[in-house]
Amino acid sequence: MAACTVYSTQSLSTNCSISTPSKTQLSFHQKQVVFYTTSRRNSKRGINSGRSYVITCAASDQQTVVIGLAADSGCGKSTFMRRLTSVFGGAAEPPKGGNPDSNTLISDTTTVICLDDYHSLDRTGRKEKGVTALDPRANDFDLMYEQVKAIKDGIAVQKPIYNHVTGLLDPPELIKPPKILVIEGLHPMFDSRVRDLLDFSIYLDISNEVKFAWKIQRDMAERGHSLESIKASIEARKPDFEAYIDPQKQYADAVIEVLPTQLIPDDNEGKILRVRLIQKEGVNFFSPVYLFDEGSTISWIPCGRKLTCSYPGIKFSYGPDTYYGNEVSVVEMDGQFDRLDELIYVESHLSNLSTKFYGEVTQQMLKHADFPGSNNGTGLFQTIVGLKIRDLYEQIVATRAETPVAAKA
Ligand SMILES: Nc1ncnc2c1ncn2[C@@H]1O[C@H](COP(=O)(O)OP(=O)(O)OP(=O)(O)O)[C@@H](O)[C@H]1O
Ligand SMILES: O=C(CO)[C@H](O)[C@H](O)COP(=O)(O)O
Repeated sequence: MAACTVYSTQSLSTNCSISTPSKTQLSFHQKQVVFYTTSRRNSKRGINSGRSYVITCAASDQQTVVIGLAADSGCGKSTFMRRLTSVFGGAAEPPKGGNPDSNTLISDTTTVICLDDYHSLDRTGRKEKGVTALDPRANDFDLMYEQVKAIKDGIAVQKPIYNHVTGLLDPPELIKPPKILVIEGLHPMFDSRVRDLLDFSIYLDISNEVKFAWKIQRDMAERGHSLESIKASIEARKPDFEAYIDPQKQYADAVIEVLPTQLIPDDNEGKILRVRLIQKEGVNFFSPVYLFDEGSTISWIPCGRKLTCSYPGIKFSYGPDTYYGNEVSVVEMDGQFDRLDELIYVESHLSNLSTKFYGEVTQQMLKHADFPGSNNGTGLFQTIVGLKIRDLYEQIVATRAETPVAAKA
């Protein structure tokens, strides 16, 4: 993109740097502009009128915090996003007056963009080339990187829209830098340049058995697909899922792994879930949640006088582990709650939750009792990760406030 030329008589702001222009430095995304100055104050600083300079300014004092959420389609990303947005308060809505098929959701604090918008091939194009949407060749990672970087630097972008209704690429929409940008979709951690922009990353790892059960529930009941077509679509995606999507979990700071229960031998109904929250150690601004005693290995059955459990009950586990060569802490919940208000008993035994008041996890869960997974570990751990992201954001902002921007000019 071409650099813009600015004619101004204003003095330079202190959080801008100035250098002799060179063509390679001119980049709109870095907010570098050619600047002609006539200001006296600038002349005193050695900046002469009539000559051109390159000015690099931080677009705002507040840099956007970027969160990545990766998962296959139909694995609960939208549900997770609704829980996360709710932690910050306020409703998330598509951009006002924009494309009704926009995939973007904006709230006061967060903007969630769907990485499907970076499909470089539309539905017909993919069919012609014989590639799935999961294949990197069907996605524009250069543009994804440029635009996420620009937003992180405080610069608005015109982001493309992939229209899931028509299967076409629609005209772009304006995305302004929010406090928190969530990039959700198939590939937030695939490209190392994009990955490096993430302040925190999450992978929703839904086992094949559970994914199948959820897909049937949604695509048969809500979308009128046949059982055979659902099976065929899952099978067709599998090779690319395993090649390009699944490997991203090794980079995630938190993984929510969803497996069939171990409380019922040979269960094949897929209704009771064993959910593991795998938390990487040593991540900036993130201290893993633990049960009872940090670093110990613990198994806990909370059912009894304080927690009502029907068959097959509930079992929690906690302990240190390694995951793709990284040290992690894992909290696990197998089973489901009968009474959500009793969750406070479990909450009171978990530490490092980053809640703002006693019972906040329970309150959030009760608020969204109708969301899928509210009676099991998926809802519980999604809520906890939402609170950890709020905490991470607040820590990053506080750290920046303590570090004054150095005047570079
Ligand atoms: N925790 C859960 N427990 C049970 N079912 C769930 C859970 N999360 C999601 N589902 C089921 O999976 C479906 C898809 O969920 P959701 O829309 O959140 O996923 P998604 O990843 O955003 O999907 P897509 O990418 O296809 O839009 C839901 O309609 C629901 O049937
Ligand atoms: O894996 C997906 C991510 O959501 C979709 O299948 C992909 O975006 C293609 O979308 P559509 O099926 O609407 O053409």
